[in-house]
Amino acid sequence: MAPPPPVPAPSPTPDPGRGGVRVQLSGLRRTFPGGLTVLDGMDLDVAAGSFVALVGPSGCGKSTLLRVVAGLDRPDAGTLTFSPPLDHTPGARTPIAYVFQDAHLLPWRSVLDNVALPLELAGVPTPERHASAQALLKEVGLGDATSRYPAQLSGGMRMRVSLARALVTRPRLLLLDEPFAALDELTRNRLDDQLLALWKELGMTVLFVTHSLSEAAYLAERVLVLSRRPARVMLDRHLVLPPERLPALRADPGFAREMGLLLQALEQGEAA
Ligand SMILES: Nc1ncnc2c1ncn2[C@@H]1O[C@H](COP(=O)(O)OP(=O)(O)OP(=O)(O)O)[C@@H](O)[C@H]1O
Repeated sequence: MAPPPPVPAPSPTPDPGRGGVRVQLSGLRRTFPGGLTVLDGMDLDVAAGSFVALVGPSGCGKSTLLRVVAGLDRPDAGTLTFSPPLDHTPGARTPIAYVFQDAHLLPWRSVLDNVALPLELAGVPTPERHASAQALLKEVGLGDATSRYPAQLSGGMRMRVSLARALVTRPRLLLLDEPFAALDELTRNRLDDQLLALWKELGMTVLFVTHSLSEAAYLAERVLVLSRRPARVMLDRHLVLPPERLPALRADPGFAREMGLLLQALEQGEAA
């Protein structure tokens, strides 16, 4: 008798906590009351799970762009599409998280309870939300600081709490608006590395606004250099750099070449 056919190995179950969303903007326009047009015909296609940095002159509309993508502001024209569509049903994975330059922590809540807040608002029971918050805090190097209060933390620690709070719900899209700009360079570099590690682990799409070209080149796979207002894309650069970003990269000639290209486009965008 012929032996029974081999049982096929089960295909790996996709991790529901991983993965990003594709973001497409088409013809986006935002004019503020009084007639100031900040975005005018902005087109952009951001691949799911990619890490994209946005740089551009002060006031060109980077924060406006993030706010529109986050749904905190409405465009006057154009379309914004997410694929797969965002799921806003209660209990579903939170689609979008936003990290600002200011950590915006609640001073009367402990570090653990600050990070657990989005889960509390989603109705997650205390033991589960504390376990998730504790795990994230450990990943950002604050596993020992869970019972402290925001006033007892340094600026870098506060930003790590803010980052942990943004990621505790495993968002599909993470928007960061100059999150580490107020920190000293070494702390910023360390936080950049932690952000990269979390991105690799969770696979969400990241849109990162920064004024630092070196931070943009170190973190991102793709950098968009915007012109002054109304923002146009001066350069859409898929960086030719190794996917593994290690501190030694900052001294690499390839890194300097990318920085040069970004700087040139930024200067052209300022003058445009
Ligand atoms: N709600 C608003 N009402 C009116 N004008 C606004 C509003 N929000 C932003 N602006 C103006 O729109 C322009 C773009 O602002 P935005 O914050 O998007 O720029 P940005 O590129 O993020 O700037 P920066 O790099 O300095 O943070 C600025 O001139 C700003 O003053």
